[in-house]
Amino acid sequence: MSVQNFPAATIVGYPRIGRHRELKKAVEAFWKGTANRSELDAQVAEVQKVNLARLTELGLNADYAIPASFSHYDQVLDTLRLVNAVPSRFADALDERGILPLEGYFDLARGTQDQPALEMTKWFDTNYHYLVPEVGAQTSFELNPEELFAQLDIAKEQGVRVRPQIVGPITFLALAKAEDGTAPDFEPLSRLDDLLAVYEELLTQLTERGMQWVQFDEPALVADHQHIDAARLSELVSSTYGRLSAHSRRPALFVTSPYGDLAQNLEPLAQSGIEALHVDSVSADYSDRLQQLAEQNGLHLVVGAVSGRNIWRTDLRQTLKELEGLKGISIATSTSLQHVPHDLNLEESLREDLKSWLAFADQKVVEVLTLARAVLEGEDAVAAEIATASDALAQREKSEGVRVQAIRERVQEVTAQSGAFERPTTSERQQAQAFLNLPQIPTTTIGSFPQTSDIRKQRAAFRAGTITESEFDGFLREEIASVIALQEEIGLDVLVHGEAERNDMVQYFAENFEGFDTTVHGWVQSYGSRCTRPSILWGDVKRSGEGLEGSAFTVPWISYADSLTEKPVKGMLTGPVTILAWSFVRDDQPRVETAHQVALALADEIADLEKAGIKIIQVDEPALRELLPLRAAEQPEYLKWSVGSFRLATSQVADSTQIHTHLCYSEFNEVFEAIDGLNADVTSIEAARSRLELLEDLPATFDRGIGPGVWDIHSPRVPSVEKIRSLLEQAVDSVAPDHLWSNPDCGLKTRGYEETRASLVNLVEATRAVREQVAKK
Ligand code: MET
Ligand SMILES: [Zn+2]
Repeated sequence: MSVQNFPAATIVGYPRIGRHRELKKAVEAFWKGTANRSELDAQVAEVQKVNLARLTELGLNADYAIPASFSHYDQVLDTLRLVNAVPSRFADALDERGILPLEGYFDLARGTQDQPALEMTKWFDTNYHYLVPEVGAQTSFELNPEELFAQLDIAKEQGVRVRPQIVGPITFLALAKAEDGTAPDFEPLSRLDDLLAVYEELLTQLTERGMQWVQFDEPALVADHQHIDAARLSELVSSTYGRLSAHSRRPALFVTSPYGDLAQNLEPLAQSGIEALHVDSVSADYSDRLQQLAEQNGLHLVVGAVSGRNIWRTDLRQTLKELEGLKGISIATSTSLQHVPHDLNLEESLREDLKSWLAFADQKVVEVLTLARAVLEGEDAVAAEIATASDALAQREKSEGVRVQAIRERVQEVTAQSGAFERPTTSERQQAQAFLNLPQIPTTTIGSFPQTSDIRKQRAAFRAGTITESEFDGFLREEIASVIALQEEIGLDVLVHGEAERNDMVQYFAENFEGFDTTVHGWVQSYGSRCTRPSILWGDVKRSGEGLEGSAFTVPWISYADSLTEKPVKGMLTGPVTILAWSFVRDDQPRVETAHQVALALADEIADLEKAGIKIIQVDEPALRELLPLRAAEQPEYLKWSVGSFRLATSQVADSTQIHTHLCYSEFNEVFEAIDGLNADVTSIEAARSRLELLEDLPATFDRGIGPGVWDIHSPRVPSVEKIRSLLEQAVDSVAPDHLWSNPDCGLKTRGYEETRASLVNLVEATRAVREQVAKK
């Protein structure tokens, strides 16, 4: 095999949603039936072409410098489709050739009338969600390269030689779950040999198409896995990449390891026979090991030195210092750029000084190119770029609001007080909360009600200035009144105001806190067609308004809702960890300091809610699990500060105030201890998609309310009374009826009113039935 040189500059992956979220619009129109397949194909081809043109124009124009990283929905699902590993419950999604077509691909992602979607969970420690493959002893693997080849063809038409990018075989199986009905000790990784045969076939076919390089992403190698022994994983690395390298007809192999440190897998991977290795030198400190890798014969080192995860401008001088003496290496991003928005230049209204501290995907591509040039030609060749970066970062350090002495002093004072993180025991609180008079298995929702197109239109009109603030206010009040009326009619026990005033559960807080800025086009894919616009947390945080405590902003809406009903209305806040996890957070101080500032601002809001007579307050922490470090050794410290911030926000309330929290999107089994540590009175948790499996791991000591979601709101299906009933009956087996709550597994903002009403009616009916059943026992 003759190896064409690896490009000096590259990226691990690029955003695929399109500069103006064209992908979202295209697939959603296809799902709705307002666009047909050929319209969809044309639109997604256009997104790919625009991206290729942009990357080439930025200077990423060497052969194989651009990965074929487009995806219609998710890269793990793409790989599932590539190897046709369709779970048997989705046999209907296959076409007459027995192959998964695009329509079937969407069925797995979104569920059908008969089958819930594949489970969705966090992609490593990011806010991106992948679909979990289900692999069993009988799962057949067969190469289906249609979509991959289509991408290569689109690039070829543009005259660009892209490099195929595929989730590596180890990561694919490490992230899979055992298909239902397999033996209890079955592990997806036991199918590795069968899967590798398909990867070999792929290598052959890529060679036939003249491909010189292929990229396999193996982030699973930087994490510890609960069910996979570390030594065994290292052996699998050797054998897998030894085998693929030994394949006779193949392109050169480029393996990436984003999100962390390869640790014990570094040696086996570097020695396996692959031609190029990417390491993430932003999340991990490789220091001296880089020199060794750079000198290893036959292995080309690709250093991921520009963060693919944050939006801060790279300190070029500092980075070059770390790369000093490394010869013949390539420069890359640390991870795919799918975690950052497309282009800072789209932000026309962002403050110029803040802008000068930032780099989005396109700016990071330029940083990679600049660093690569410095490696090749010496630092002098990019002296001007280095100086500009250093100046901007020096400005940032002394800019107003970045460090506010009074905020810092207050945080120090409060956190030093004994009891700042403590509440009385749960039994005292349970007694004090008895006045709420809730029935057994109370019904509630998670907070948001459907964000109708009407709400979005009114918000847009308000932003554009075509309606006044008081008109918008009036509209929101009507909306709240109708949400309250609907919940009363359905017969829910604990009501919510519906969150119509919030565009997004984090951005809304960012807009009401100092130290944050928001973007207009800074969209990042969360999953499938869902995108979020993370706010930028750049300075010290407090509530906006006079003084150190600032002023209340959720209280007017929640107390208005409260005034309309006799039933309790839950106040709704986003927790400190989630605000951090879903924003781009300053990188100039430890996260715990930032988290404490946010927690204190939330504590101020909670105090104001209590003063306004709100008896139940929910502090959502859906991202609690997301920031959990990938290596077990680093987890306790994280859990300490994250749980601590939640407690700092929620501990100063009266015993009689019931604190709820809500967690979703993740496997929480591993962090039950931390969930207990949050010390909330009630926890609602996503469980419907994973069929309540998590309750089996609930520790017997968990003396708190728990609401396992009994309606999977990510799927467009209305759950039947029988289905909800059976989930609740299952739940009563592991949870005392006095602790059980009945609720959907997340907010309803993405759902429509028709399905919401139907589902909640079923939820209330099913709960009443189980309640009666329990009472008879
Ligand atoms: C992603 S968790 C969402 C919680 C929020 N209260 C909502 O209902 O939308
Ligand atoms: Zn949720």
